[in-house]
Amino acid sequence: MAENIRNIAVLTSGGDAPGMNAAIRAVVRACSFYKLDCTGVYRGYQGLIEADFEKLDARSVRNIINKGGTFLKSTRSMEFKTKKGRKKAYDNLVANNVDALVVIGGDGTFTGGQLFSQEHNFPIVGIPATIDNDINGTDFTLGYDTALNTVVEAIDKIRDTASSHNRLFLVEVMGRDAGDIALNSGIGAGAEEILIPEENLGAERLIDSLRKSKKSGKTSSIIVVAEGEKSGKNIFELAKFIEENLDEYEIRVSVLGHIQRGGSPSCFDRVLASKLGVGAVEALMKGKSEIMVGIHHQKVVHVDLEIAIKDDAKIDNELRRVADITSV
Ligand SMILES: Nc1ncnc2c1ncn2[C@@H]1O[C@H](COP(=O)(O)OP(=O)(O)OP(=O)(O)O)[C@@H](O)[C@H]1O
Ligand SMILES: O=P(O)(O)OC[C@H]1O[C@](O)(CO)[C@@H](O)[C@@H]1O
Ligand SMILES: [Mg+2]
Repeated sequence: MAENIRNIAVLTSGGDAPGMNAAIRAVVRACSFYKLDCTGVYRGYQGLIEADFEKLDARSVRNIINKGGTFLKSTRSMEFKTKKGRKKAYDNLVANNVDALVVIGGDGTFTGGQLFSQEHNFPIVGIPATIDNDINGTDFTLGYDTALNTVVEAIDKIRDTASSHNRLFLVEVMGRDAGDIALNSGIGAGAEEILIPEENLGAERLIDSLRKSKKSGKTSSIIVVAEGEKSGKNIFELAKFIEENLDEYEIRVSVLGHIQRGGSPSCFDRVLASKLGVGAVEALMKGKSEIMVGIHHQKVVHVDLEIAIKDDAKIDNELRRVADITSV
């Protein structure tokens, strides 16, 4: 047991994700269970720089397990990207007798956390939370399951109107660099085509494929497009391109946007958040640092932050195969 860890701070950073509140709750309750102090940091790394702190106890986190967003708020802090900003953050933590930090966020949050830990020899553990699911070494990130369900529910509704009017719908989902939401929601909602950032199959191929589907008897179609898709056209340009090259369909575009980041977390995300929150506190108590607590085969695992943030996004070929077979 690391005797020097008596006060753990917790913050949320980067894009918010459903399940962040449940993770904060688990961190606070684990601190309380192990008789440690817990300090909440508002507004992510910016709050660390501005000492926007509040002591949290088990009762401070009541009635939040079911709430979307993050009650600690989140920011994308430019100042934390500077050495000076990180030094201010360190000074504030020391002045408030904080011994370790749990950061809940995505790859950027982990990159900043690792840098901070190395510069100031300060214990840090990360909890992966982003709807993008783009973190290495964990089967799932917090918020991803909820976001997927939100997207599938939305596309189901779009399908009703698409099929009533025999229309082709292009539906944009989030994922600047990662196609996990697009690929999985596309399969789950029965999309005809799924365009993701990890591969560029070309707009011409899309026209061919849509023509074939029309010939095979399809009267309406849904194409799921990840926002970071690589055809070089935005979704409206893509719609125009299809319109110019294919007369068979009337086309509409629907951009789902930030509804994907909100809403009450699914049970899966609440349980995951609870496991990872407890796991993060226990890891710090064991003297761990510069690691992420992730989930693999339902067990909490420790992954070096260095590995967690490695950008080697690959598509799941099996999912792509299933998508192609089930959309014939
Ligand atoms: N290279 C870096 N050095 C220092 N801090 C960084 C660095 N990259 C990111 N950060 C800090 O982490 C914050 C969150 O990063 P980012 O905005 O990339 O979101 P994220 O954690 O990747 O989440 P998501 O991609 O899901 O929105 C940044 O605003 C910044 O304060
Ligand atoms: O908060 P912002 O700047 O709108 O970020 C949008 C981005 O954040 C994410 O939702 C991840 O949190 C990406 O999928 C999306 O590209
Ligand atoms: Mg990110």
